[in-house]
Amino acid sequence: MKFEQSGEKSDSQNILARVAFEKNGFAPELHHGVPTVGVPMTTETEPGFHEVFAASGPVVAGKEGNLVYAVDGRHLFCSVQVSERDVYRDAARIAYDSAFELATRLGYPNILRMWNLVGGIIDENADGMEIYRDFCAGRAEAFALWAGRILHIPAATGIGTRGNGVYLYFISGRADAEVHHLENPRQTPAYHYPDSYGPKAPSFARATFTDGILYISGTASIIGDETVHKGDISGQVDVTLENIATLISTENLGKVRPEGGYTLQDLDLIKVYVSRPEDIPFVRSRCKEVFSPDARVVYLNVDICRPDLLVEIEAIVQ
Ligand SMILES: C=C(O[C@@H]1C=C(C(=O)O)C=C[C@H]1O)C(=O)O
Repeated sequence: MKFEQSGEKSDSQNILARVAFEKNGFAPELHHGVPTVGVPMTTETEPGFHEVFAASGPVVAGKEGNLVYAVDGRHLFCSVQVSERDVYRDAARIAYDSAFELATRLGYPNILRMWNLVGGIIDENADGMEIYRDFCAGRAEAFALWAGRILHIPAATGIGTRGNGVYLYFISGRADAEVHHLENPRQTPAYHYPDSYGPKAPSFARATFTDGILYISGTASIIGDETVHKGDISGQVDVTLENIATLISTENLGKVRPEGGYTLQDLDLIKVYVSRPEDIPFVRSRCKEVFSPDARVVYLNVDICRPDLLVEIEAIVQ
């Protein structure tokens, strides 16, 4: 599995799936036989881009109900959209339930990385519950239903969009793939967050390491389970970067990667989510100082899963 980002569509044969980051978004579909989903994440002034998941072998793509997917013998890509609604819990559970059913039936029960793009993430649903909490409840119920058959809880991102409804996509691997899910010693595992953050804790690991690729979950200015440096973008960027540095350090990643850990200079395909547009220039200049000049970095102005979080960063090392 390899990832690429580009400003244009490349119509290569070896594509497992494509995610178009754009202004409006569209439900997953097969586009010239390639699963393609459009996520409403950019603004008028930001250029859109595509993220391409390269295939490791001959691709078979399909559509089942709302699910659009492709397999290549080693990986499954699957995407589903949940349209805007009053309450998301049941629809989120059903979307994940059907995706997990497909993943296990096709023989790819090892979820490696998930993205959950949640419109109105910090707004209230019709019952007065924050939509992120509402969504997390349904997702947690699906993981509980599939415990033991869906093998682990993987690295993930749960972030706002500039549109409505929820866009989900994930990649998963074969049952026998060697997969390590990592936690961060500075942070409470998200699946153990107390219920003050919602009726069911978020279902994700801090990172997944498999097949020489490290997927780093969306990471923010959280120590233990608490947001730190509220209202202070500079403090939040520093803690976010320190959290990632610790997560990928030899002391942590070295437990599962014999060659040891990484540093921030190794990150690539970095997504920097910034909730206040006026903070973007500052965040951009800090990131320039710490990331490699060769790293591909995009900045997206969207809400983050807690109203007090100003910045969040995800990345891949491959
Ligand atoms: C920032 C956090 O969580 C965010 C929400 C996630 C989710 O719900 O899938 C995953 C990672 C982050 O995007 C956090 O809790 O540290």
